[in-house]
Amino acid sequence: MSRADGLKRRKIAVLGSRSVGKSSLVLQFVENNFVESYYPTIDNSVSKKLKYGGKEFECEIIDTAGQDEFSIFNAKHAIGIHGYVLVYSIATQSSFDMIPIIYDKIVDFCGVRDIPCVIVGSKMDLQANRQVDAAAAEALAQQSNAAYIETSAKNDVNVAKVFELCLAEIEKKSAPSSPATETKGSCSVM
Ligand SMILES: Nc1nc2c(ncn2[C@@H]2O[C@H](COP(=O)(O)OP(=O)(O)OP(=O)(O)O)[C@@H](O)[C@H]2O)c(=O)[nH]1
Repeated sequence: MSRADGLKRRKIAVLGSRSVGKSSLVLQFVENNFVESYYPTIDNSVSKKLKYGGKEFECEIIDTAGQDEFSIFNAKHAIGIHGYVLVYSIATQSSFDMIPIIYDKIVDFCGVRDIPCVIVGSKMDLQANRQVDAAAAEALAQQSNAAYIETSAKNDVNVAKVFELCLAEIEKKSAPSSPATETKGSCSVM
């Protein structure tokens, strides 16, 4: 979607288990700030301009409340969303186990096989507490045809890269020959 000012708008939803650092990732990206204290999120939306591939995009980022396996998938997290950032913490195996569950819920809801998606291993500064091998996450990303990266919102490592990768996935999968451009069911991955 383009606007009169020439900016392309892209809507990105950030999903994952509770307390994996979704809000911290978004806060670091948008405001260059990190807070140690934990405040559970109720859905929140922020915007930031980002240059990618020589074009300027206005990214609307939906920071969601944490999900668990019993959460019912919220239509707000699919309709009009162009791409997904799925976050787990490298220090919490159960948060990694949630990633394929969330991915499958998105695929089921949207009715498309291949969604623009980045799998993010957060809190990479907590190496001493690592429970999830990078190799396992890479394998999952390959299976899901998603991009993969590890980040630290605390130390501002690879934070902007997450959103650049997401834009890259969105642009790649919105190429005319891509099956992800199909509109099926109640939402479209554009
Ligand atoms: N060490 C470390 N701690 C982090 C990092 N990112 C977030 N945290 C901490 O993890 C806790 C949870 O962070 P949030 O950003 O609130 O997590 P969330 O996923 O938005 O949580 P919900 O709103 O419950 O879904 C906070 O105490 C953060 O300070 C990181 O990169 N490194």
